[in-house]
Amino acid sequence: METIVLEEFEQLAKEMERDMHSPMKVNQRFNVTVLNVLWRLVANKRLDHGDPEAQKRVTEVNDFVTVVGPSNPLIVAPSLRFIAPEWSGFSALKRHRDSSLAMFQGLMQEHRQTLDRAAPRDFIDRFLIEMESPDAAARSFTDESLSIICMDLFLAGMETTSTSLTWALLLLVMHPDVQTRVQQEIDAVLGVGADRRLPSYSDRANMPYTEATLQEVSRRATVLPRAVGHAALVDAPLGGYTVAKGSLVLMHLDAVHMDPSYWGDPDNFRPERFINADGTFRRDERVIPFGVGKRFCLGETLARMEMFMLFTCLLQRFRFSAAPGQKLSLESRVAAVQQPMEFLVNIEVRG
Ligand code: HEM
Repeated sequence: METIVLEEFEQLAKEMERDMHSPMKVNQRFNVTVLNVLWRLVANKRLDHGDPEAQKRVTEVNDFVTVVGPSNPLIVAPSLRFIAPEWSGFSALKRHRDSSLAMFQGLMQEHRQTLDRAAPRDFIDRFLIEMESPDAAARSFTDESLSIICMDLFLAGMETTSTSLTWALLLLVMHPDVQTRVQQEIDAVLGVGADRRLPSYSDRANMPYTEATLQEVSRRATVLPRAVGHAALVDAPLGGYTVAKGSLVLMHLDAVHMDPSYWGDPDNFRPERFINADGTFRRDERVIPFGVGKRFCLGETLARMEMFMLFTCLLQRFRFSAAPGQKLSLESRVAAVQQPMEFLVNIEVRG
């Protein structure tokens, strides 16, 4: 998996080097890279950065997460879908769902025709093989489950990871001293000049400041501030109230990440808060970007690996600074995924 991430980074770096003569727009810059990592694991396919199909996929997911954001009126009044399907966003959601499902059904068909049971290429192949077992349907290994799982993975995995990287760059450009410290650590562990090597995920054990910076990015940015909606299965007592059976429950993750009584100065971006006195990294159980409990993020392991690898590769190869006249801020756009407002950076290739 690390090899896939490194290969995709090389494609991204080529694009960035080609575009570096003028300030680079960071928003949406990492989507195709993250999409390709998922695409290769799930369907053994990748898309070129300039491919209009790649842009179409990115735009579709982006539109979808915009519609399902916490400001969507359907969250408080689901019956609006009958009265005002267009206005409430219900029709748009249906269109996105139908177009994604049709795309995955086409892919499943293609995989069925070329399946080699002795050499499964990807997740779809493995699922199709499992579907041939006699009790497959009883274990939910069906066509319908496969296309819905694929759709879920793309919706949940692309925008979250690429937006986290976008926040990371924004925060590092706003805090050049942190960027310098991360780069010093990267150079110390991975070497410089002719001795420089690419990172591997196991390097994080020797990179406490980089780990602390990524944890601080997750805390300060909280890309999924209301996690994913859940329903109460029973009447549940909570903090002196009763959450009635069937209620929609949203977790307020950014309230945990920005609680002044715990963090003291939650607004400040300070990776040092996660560094112990002996210089080691301190994981903090109050940083919960992937949710908590039984239904915590299914892609956490992949996301942590991708974030570490791509972040380290980017800072090893490039130095980022604010484009002239650019007013940087932590204001965000309200969508299911909390996204920073558009910003531009200057890039220099590091020696
Ligand atoms: C930085 C990146 C990511 C963040 C911050 C993130 C965050 C989250 C959060 C907060 C939840 C809701 C958990 C809850 O309600 O308790 C969630 C659910 C989920 N995530 Fe992620 N996620 C990320 C990347 C990914 C990736 C890469 C994938 C898959 C490839 C993925 C797949 C899922 C799925 C399938 C769920 C629903 C799990 C369930 O309901 O059981 N996520 N994620």
